[in-house]
Amino acid sequence: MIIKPFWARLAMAVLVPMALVTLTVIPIFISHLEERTDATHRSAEAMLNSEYDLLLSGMNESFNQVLSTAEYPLLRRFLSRQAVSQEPRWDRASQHDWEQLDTLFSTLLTHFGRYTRMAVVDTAGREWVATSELPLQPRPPVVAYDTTDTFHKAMTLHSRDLYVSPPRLGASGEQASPVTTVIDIATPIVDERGERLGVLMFTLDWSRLTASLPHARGNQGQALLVDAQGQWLLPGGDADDMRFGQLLSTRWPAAWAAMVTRNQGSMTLSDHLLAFRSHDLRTQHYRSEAGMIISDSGTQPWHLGILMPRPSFWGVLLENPVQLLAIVLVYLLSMAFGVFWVFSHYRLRELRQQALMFSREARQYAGEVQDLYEHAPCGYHSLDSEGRVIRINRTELEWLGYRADEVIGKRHYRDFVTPESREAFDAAFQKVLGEGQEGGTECELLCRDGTRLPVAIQGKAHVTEEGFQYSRTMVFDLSERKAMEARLEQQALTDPLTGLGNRRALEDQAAMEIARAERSGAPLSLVAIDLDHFKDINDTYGHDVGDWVLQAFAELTQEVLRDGDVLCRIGGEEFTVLLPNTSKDQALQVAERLRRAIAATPAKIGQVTKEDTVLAYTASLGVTMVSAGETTLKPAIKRADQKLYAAKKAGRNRVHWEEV
Ligand SMILES: Nc1nc2c(ncn2[C@@H]2O[C@H](COP(=O)(O)OP(=O)(O)OP(=O)(O)O)[C@@H](O)[C@H]2O)c(=O)[nH]1
Repeated sequence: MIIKPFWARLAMAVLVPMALVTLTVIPIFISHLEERTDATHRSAEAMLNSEYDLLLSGMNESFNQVLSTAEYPLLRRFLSRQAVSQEPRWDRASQHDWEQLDTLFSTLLTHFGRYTRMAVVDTAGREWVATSELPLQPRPPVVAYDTTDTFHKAMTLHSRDLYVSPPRLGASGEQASPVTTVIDIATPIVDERGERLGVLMFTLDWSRLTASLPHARGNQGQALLVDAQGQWLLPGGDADDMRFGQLLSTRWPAAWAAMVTRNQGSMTLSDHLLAFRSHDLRTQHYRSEAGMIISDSGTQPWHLGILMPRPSFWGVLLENPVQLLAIVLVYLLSMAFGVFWVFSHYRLRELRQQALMFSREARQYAGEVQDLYEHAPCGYHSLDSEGRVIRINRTELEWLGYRADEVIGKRHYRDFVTPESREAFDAAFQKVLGEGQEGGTECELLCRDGTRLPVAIQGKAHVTEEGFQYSRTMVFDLSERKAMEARLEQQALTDPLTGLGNRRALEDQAAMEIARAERSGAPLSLVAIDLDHFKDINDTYGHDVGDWVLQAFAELTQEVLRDGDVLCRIGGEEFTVLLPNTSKDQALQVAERLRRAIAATPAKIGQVTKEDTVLAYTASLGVTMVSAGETTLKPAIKRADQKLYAAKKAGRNRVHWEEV
């Protein structure tokens, strides 16, 4: 299966911080756990010492109670009296002592509280006084006691010696739990001479004594007490607890193994910590008033221990909700950080790609703008405040015929402007530098090959806080526009049928010729020409033939006239010839020469008729002078027209002169 990079990265980003947090937290917890374990060890040891002292003081108290009771004079007296007879003496004095003893023991039983039975046995093993929480036989019972182990052992002891039996199961005297654990404590009763008079036996309710170890139970820990064989000496508890007499090795083999090899110490079990120490009752006489303490061999020493639950990792982790919450928060934060990192990484990559795309587009756009700048259909240039070229596009360089390196930073733009238009350029540039920040003009550029290029220049200033930086100028090539204007001007002055100048052209030419004649004083003559019966030609041959005749006339007249003479068509079949530097006679000669030529040269009329391809025609002419002081041709034309009509009237095909 292919894992998509995003999910793989997300998984890594979550797992790595979690692993790091775990690596950081675990050593802290391990050290915390070790501290807690040490503290538990110390606590177990402290608790063990406390339990030990409690047990010891409880035992000592019992020992001292037995020893002090054994020394009561009443008791000695009673037993002394019994000792002298083979049979029990039950005289009046004995009866009285016995009753006092019975009362005394009943009081002691109630007062001491921890005993289930107190018995006085004579040397023959007869029990004389027995006080018990159990129902007794009718008194005096005089029960034979010589078969019991405790009696025999106690009888071998000296005064103030004690025999302590191992804990055993015995009657408790309580209806709720009739069986309990008990210990027999026995000491010999000795008279002043040191003769043994009997044995005093107290049966200690062992469960009641060990119940004084309450804080060794419950959640804090569990008390252990076993004999030298490992048999459980404490009363049983819950179903899970050890039962009296059960072997410790069956439940805690490792603990038992440690306890038999060392007198005192501590150890770690699978889920518990154990502090233990051993105690031999036989050495306890050092702490009590007893002379010697004996017990059954093989049962001593006892082993006392405290089992505490071993602190566990999860226990330490879960015990403090705030700490647990903090750890969960750290994990969540680390995960959130990882997730945030992944998303921000992808967002950053996206932004970087976008930026890359924008930069590529910007470069492309800049390239296009540069290309547009360089190859625009108009010129672009920038000038500094002194008019020096600091930038110029290729179009304008091509117009001028220079390379960029010959111009940029080296030439002033006005150098490329013709002297005639330089003034206009300078004025426009000053406007750009001025407050208006823009200016324009039409001027002519002087190209490298000497040609002149009419252009329109429109400039704007680029101004910042520091003032004028450079100009940005567009230059438009006007040559085509100028040519077009010239063509239109030409068309406006030309008769389209004959190609001759029209009335406006005549007026323009006349203005110049009148001025020149004025200046030079040379004569200026005018001839008005009108074709004869032209209407008949149109009517007879059609309008097209009329046009051909007009064209033939124009062609012929131009051939006859000299260069400098101005022939114009000013009406339908009316023409005017301006003859500069021509006197009256010369003008009459020209007019006559024209009349003859027209009459002698029929117009070619193409294939209108098969036979006649030419058509003869004539013209009438009126001649006059443009007199000095006349600023327009109007008076002269009027005079020439009058003579023209006169010639028409006189029969046509003739030249008439009109005197000024
Ligand atoms: N074919 C042609 N005919 C033209 C043109 N311009 C004017 N005309 C004609 O020229 C004729 C002039 O006629 P008129 O003014 O009566 O004079 P005419 O017939 O020449 O008579 P006279 O001048 O008295 O000899 C008219 O019929 C116009 O239509 C033109 O451009 N082409």
